[in-house]
Amino acid sequence: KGLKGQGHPRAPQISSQFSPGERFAMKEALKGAIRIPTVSFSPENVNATALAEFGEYIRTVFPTVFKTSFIRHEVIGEYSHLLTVRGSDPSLQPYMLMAHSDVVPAPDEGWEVPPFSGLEGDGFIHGRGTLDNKNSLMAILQALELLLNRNYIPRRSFFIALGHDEEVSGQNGAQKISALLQARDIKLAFIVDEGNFILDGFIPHLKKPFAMIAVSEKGSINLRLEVNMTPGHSSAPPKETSIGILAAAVSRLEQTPMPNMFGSGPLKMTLQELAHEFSFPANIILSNLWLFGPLVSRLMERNYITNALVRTTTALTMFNAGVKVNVIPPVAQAIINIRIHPAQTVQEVLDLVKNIVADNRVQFHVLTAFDPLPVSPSDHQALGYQLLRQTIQSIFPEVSTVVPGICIGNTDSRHYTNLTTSIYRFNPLYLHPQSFRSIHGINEKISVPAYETQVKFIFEFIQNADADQEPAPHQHEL
Ligand SMILES: CCCCCCCC/C=C\CCCCCCCC(=O)N[C@@H](Cc1ccccc1)C(=O)O
Ligand SMILES: [Zn+2]
Ligand SMILES: [Zn+2]
Repeated sequence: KGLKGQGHPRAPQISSQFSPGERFAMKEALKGAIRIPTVSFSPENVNATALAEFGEYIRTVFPTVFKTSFIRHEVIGEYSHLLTVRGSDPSLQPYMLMAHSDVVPAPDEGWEVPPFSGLEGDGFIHGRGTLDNKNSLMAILQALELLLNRNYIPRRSFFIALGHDEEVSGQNGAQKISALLQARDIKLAFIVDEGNFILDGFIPHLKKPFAMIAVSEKGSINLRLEVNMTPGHSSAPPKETSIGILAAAVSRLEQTPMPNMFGSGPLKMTLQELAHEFSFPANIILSNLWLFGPLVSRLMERNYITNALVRTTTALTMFNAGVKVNVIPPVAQAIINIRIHPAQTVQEVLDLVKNIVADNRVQFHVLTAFDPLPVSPSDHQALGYQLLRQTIQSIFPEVSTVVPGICIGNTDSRHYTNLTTSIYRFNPLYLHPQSFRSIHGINEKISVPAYETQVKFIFEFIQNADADQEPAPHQHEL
């Protein structure tokens, strides 16, 4: 179905005003979810007990969702959940909302409150998963529960896919759900997953927040570098050891940035659509990238977050060598986590890495790799993008600019390219540089009003997806 139609209002029919009792219950439900330590360490090492408890928990706090006759619930890969919400109009193509229940580890050190306490203080709910990504999971189910309690019957069918191993590849959750839906011949109008946010304070001189919907995500390579040498007595060391050779190799990688790819990929589109938010002369500079591109690209390189948008990044994340204080080590290993710019491929980046290392004593083992994800449409006919934009403008009227961008991290949505060409990664939350650092870091927290707004966003989004769409007005005409 296209974006044009008649007979149904564009505005949500059911107002997203929640009672004090409902608002209390929704924050308590999120706190309970944070207290279940669903930590993923590796694909083989997830907290099965916690994941099973989490499955019971969502059934308890969202009873209507799990007993409604037009909603089918399936458990996939033991701990992931797929909900099929059958809409009343089978002619409308279904869509899918996504989130994940697992979290990265959080040792207590450095946290203001224990990371799995779900404590409320200063208007915030604290804990691992409050931003990544139990907030989304709980908000999706909460919004649906509230709609069902108001006797809402969706017109457009939709799926809710809740992975349990996103933080360690998604191979047992999202990948299996994707295969199941493919076997059922499902094609989706679009997908909405975690990813980018309403960004505030990331760009110097840009005082106003703007929403960035990720229409692609970077590719990735996890690469193991290994050097093997003959072991021996440390009292008569050789000129070079496996540790020294490997350390020099990884240091060369760290000191040699991958090429700046500014000008290729969706970033140019992002900056051009953002240009009018800046005052003179930045607005002119960003509107004339054909002339000022080199200047903007150099400025972006200076900051470590915007740098990640202009090039492939190489992060040295693990290093292991040595067996005893007086033994020349036989083997040294390092892991490099590479995030590939949308204009490059796995093979191109591997070739560059080998050229930079330029030492045939270093062996390369690709552990995992995938290319950057295709760019989803963001034009006026792109249903998912326009529904997100429309809902952002309704829930966050102070946010005047919505732009397409790329996600520098990876999401479970990459496993669903077989079902749709329209994948959008967006969390309806404000993100500041400090809260960005808390994701996978310490003191992750969400404000109670921000969580309520996230629920409200999904509550309206589901209704907006059911309304016939008029062609979206051009952004600058609003
Ligand atoms: C000009 C505009 C400036 C824009 C600044 C951009 C600010 C960045 C905003 C948000 C980025 C947050 C990314 C969060 C999503 C990442 C989800 C995640 O943690 N994914 C893991 C999962 C993974 C994937 C594959 C294997 C293992 C784990 C990850 O990417 O590591
Ligand atoms: Zn996540
Ligand atoms: Zn994460």
